[in-house]
Amino acid sequence: MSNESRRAPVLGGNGPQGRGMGAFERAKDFKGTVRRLGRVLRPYGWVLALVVLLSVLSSGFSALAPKVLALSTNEIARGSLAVLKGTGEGISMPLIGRILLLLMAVYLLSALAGYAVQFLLAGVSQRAMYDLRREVDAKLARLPLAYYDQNPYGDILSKVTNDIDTVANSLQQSLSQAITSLLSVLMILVMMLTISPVLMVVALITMPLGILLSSRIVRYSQRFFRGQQAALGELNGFIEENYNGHTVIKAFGREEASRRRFSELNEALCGHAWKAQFFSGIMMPSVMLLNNIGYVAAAVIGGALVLSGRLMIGDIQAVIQYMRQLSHPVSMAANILNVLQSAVAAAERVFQLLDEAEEDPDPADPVSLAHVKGDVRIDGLSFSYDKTKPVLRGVTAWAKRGQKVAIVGPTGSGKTTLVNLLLRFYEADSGTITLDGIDIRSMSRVGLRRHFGMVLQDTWLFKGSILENIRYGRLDATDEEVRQAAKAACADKFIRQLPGGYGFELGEDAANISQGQRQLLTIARALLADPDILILDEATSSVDTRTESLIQRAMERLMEGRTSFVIAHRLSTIKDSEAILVMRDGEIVERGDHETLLREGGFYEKLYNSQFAPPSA
Ligand SMILES: Nc1ncnc2c1ncn2[C@@H]1O[C@H](COP(=O)(O)OP(=O)(O)OP(=O)(O)O)[C@@H](O)[C@H]1O
Repeated sequence: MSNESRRAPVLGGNGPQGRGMGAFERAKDFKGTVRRLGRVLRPYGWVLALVVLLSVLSSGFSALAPKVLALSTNEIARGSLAVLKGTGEGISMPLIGRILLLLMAVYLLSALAGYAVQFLLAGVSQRAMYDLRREVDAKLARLPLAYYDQNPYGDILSKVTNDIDTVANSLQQSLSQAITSLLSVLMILVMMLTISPVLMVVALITMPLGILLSSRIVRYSQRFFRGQQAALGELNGFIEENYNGHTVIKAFGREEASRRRFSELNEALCGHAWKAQFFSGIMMPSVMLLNNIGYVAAAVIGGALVLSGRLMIGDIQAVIQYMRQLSHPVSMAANILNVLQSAVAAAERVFQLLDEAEEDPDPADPVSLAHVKGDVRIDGLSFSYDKTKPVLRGVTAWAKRGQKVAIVGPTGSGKTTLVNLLLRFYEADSGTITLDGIDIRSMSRVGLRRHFGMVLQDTWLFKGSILENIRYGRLDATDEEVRQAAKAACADKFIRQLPGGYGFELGEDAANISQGQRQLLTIARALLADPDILILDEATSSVDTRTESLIQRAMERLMEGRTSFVIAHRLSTIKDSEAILVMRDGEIVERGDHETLLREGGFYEKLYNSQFAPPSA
């Protein structure tokens, strides 16, 4: 079986990687993506309305505070002056006490409303991302295998995990900040207007300057953020590829090259990341500098107004406090843009995945059979993976109920592809396949695949006990049925000799048992599943002769009474097949039993002799 097909998860491979990374997609359509994000949030509209209401309260109370505090400063100033001039009563401590109590209540209410906003927003963004993750998960199941062929796992994984996470976190951050910032600015401006329009103008001069400065910095740092994300994606993909293929890398002594490539990618990430972080980091100090200049201006102009008797001292204090409060949302605005940009870029990547073309939908009313007899007919089947190079060309073949049909041919001749089409992992370009006379396209994919059992070279076993691994073939099987299947597959003996027997825990990729033992376990699993039709990919890996004969015996038992397709590599094992299909360059060039084909002296005879004939002197 080719490496290419083993990358398909359904075939049980957690396949070797090896293709280049997909290019990084920039946030091409900012507005469209934001609109689409809005649609994702639409079901939570009423919560968001509540969030806005609570934000109004929170910002309102916090905007009220400086004005309340100004009352106490004014009282202190009035009282002190009166004492100095000897014109009246000094500072009224009960009044100051009442003002400070009011101030505390105002701060407390503002904080409580703020907590409620965070609580609601965390819920909304996490629920919305939960929905999105489910949508992505469902989408992944509907994507054709060709998508997985063309996109590295690291990239897909990053969309499902990192990108959605980025959207969730950024959404929560930027939504709450956006709402509170906007409202705060409005309320603060109103408050300032009631105190002194002149000082409001002073504050308003520094504000646009701050926004301008920070948005410039944001725009400049954007490219580095994009670069950082792309570099991170590439690095992830590379690590994923290397992790899966580490034995191959070691076997070919490519560690050094791989390390070098890693260093390059790591360096690229580091370069982009530090620039991105540096430029976003200098934003705050720059905006703060501008603000401080504003405070000085307000203090000087305010002082003059107080001296001319047009303002009270507490009002200057309130205005400076408002300016401080104002600087917060202004610098936040830039941060929000920053966060939003990365959220939108991540969301766009997720939406792109959601928009990928799906495999043709199953028929609305699929033919569903509990069992099939196993008559398979393939008629004029043509197929190509990339529409330029035909892989199968008008293949016609059949297997009668219970027949053992071997598929042989040189590597790359299309044997695995034929099986891929039989199971509808890919759709044929033309031609038909019928099962008991029923076109397989009139069945659902799940319904069709239920009739098939597969034992592949690439023995797919997962981390878990042997019992669980065999039971994967039929989840409702009892322990006894699992044991019977293992016995029939000649696996019981070796399992019982393992520490813990059936409870023995297989490690990652079942590396703690031998290749032959892995094969026996997958045969046991297929026996337990009891499928109507079998697909066997005969192992080429060398196992000792005793294990080989065990596997052979187990396979024979598995094939008994079932239509079976055997992708054979060693022609010695298929001599007893009822039919042998000989493939060459995507065509079936010969069909017959072993003896007939040998007698005919065609391509099969050549293949056979190349494996068995003694080298001519
Ligand atoms: N997923 C894929 N995408 C593109 N081309 C593919 C893919 N899988 C296989 N091919 C190509 O299709 C052709 C037939 O491959 P296939 O795997 O069917 O051959 P095979 O007879 O099973 O070979 P082998 O005996 O080596 O397993 C080859 O040229 C191969 O490069």
